[in-house]
Amino acid sequence: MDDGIRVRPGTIEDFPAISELLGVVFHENLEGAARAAEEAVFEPARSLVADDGGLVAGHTVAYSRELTVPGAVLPAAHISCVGVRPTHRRRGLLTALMHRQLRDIAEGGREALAVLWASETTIYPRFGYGPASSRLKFSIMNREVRLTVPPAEPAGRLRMGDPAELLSDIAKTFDQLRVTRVGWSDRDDRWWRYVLADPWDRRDGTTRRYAVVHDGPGGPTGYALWRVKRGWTHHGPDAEVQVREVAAADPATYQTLWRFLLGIDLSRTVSFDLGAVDEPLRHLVDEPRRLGTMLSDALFVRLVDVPGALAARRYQAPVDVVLEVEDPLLPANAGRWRLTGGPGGASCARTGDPADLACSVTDLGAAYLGGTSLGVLAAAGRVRQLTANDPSLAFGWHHAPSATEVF
Ligand SMILES: CC(=O)SCCNC(=O)CCNC(=O)[C@H](O)C(C)(C)COP(=O)(O)OP(=O)(O)OC[C@H]1O[C@@H](n2cnc3c(N)ncnc32)[C@H](O)[C@@H]1OP(=O)(O)O
Repeated sequence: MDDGIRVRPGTIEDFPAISELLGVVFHENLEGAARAAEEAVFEPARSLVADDGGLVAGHTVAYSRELTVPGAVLPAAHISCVGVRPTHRRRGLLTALMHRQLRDIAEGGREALAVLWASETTIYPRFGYGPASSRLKFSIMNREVRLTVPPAEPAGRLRMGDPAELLSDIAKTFDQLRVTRVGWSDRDDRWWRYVLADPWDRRDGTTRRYAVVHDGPGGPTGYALWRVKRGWTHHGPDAEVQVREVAAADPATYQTLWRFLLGIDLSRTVSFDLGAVDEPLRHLVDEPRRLGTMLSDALFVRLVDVPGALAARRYQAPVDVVLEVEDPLLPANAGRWRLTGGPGGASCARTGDPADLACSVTDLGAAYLGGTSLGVLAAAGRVRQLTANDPSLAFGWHHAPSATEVF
């Protein structure tokens, strides 16, 4: 790079400087438990540093995790901790880091896709990351909504406690569910520590985090994580229950957990930032408008190995289509690919046949989880449907991708 700045792999010795950089760029100093949790998941071998004469001027890391995609669980590089020092911004450091990182992932040959949450949605499409899932943020006036179904019979039992004490049941339930929940990432012990880290200086006036596990006749069938921000006005109690996660194996568990969360005494609002676009709660209450929903973006997907990624997921209808893909950054992905498959599996190979649909790798990434329709992208003029052979239906999925965490 210009100015003698070089991109190099990080080391564990770089962690304090990386942590300091992330504190500066995200306007939040990482200390104590939050920093320890970040260090526990740090993968030095997959971290890249923009080094300016010994100063860590920029950084990114690829975490080695799995992601559930339609019909499969795949290794996926989870990109995070991206930052460039304010003194070095807009000089191409991020561009150099992103290019090197994508080449490294492609050469590694283990992961066909990379995923991330964007701090600003404008940053990543230029590097081939497409907005693949959305989320609903809920701000629920809980005293004004009632569940339209009666309580489950026989009733399950709720066990409330500290998340760390209930972790083995929570993790077991999560592992059973996540393999079919598109958009969910796996969590080993380090990631549970990261997800559950609850330092007091990040609570913003709320209680510590609580957990509740739902037990059915055969054992745990779901759990919820939340905290409460207390509040009083001249009208009386006005607390806000801030729900972090609700995971349920069956409808009765889901209803019971939401009935519990919506009914916590002295609260007047229940907020939940990681709702699915097709969150069942919307169909469970008598006054859905009082759920106060707002649409936002969630996971961005980058196909690093286009044929590998397309062959690895399943399709909800038979598909036999030729896609013409543009990918200036990873030219091995560019060109025409014949995708053949359906609900049972798929294959994808290079072809000289004429294309049915032409798109950028960014738009293909957006469609990959089944949460963004290729037909809608075509209506927006981003994707070009060249023949009547439209793969939109096949690329969809029976439920929208959802998210359990921002990593
Ligand atoms: C997965 C995650 O970790 S998301 C977190 C991302 N990090 C942050 O938001 C922390 C605060 N921001 C930063 O640290 C930096 O501004 C970064 C990392 C976003 C960008 O780093 P830079 O080195 O300035 O980016 P770089 O110079 O390579 O810019 C590349 C292009 O993206 C554009 N760009 C980069 N960041 C932004 C932004 N935040 N908003 C708008 N455009 C942006 C640049 O204008 C440039 O466009 P151009 O090529 O048309 O001129």
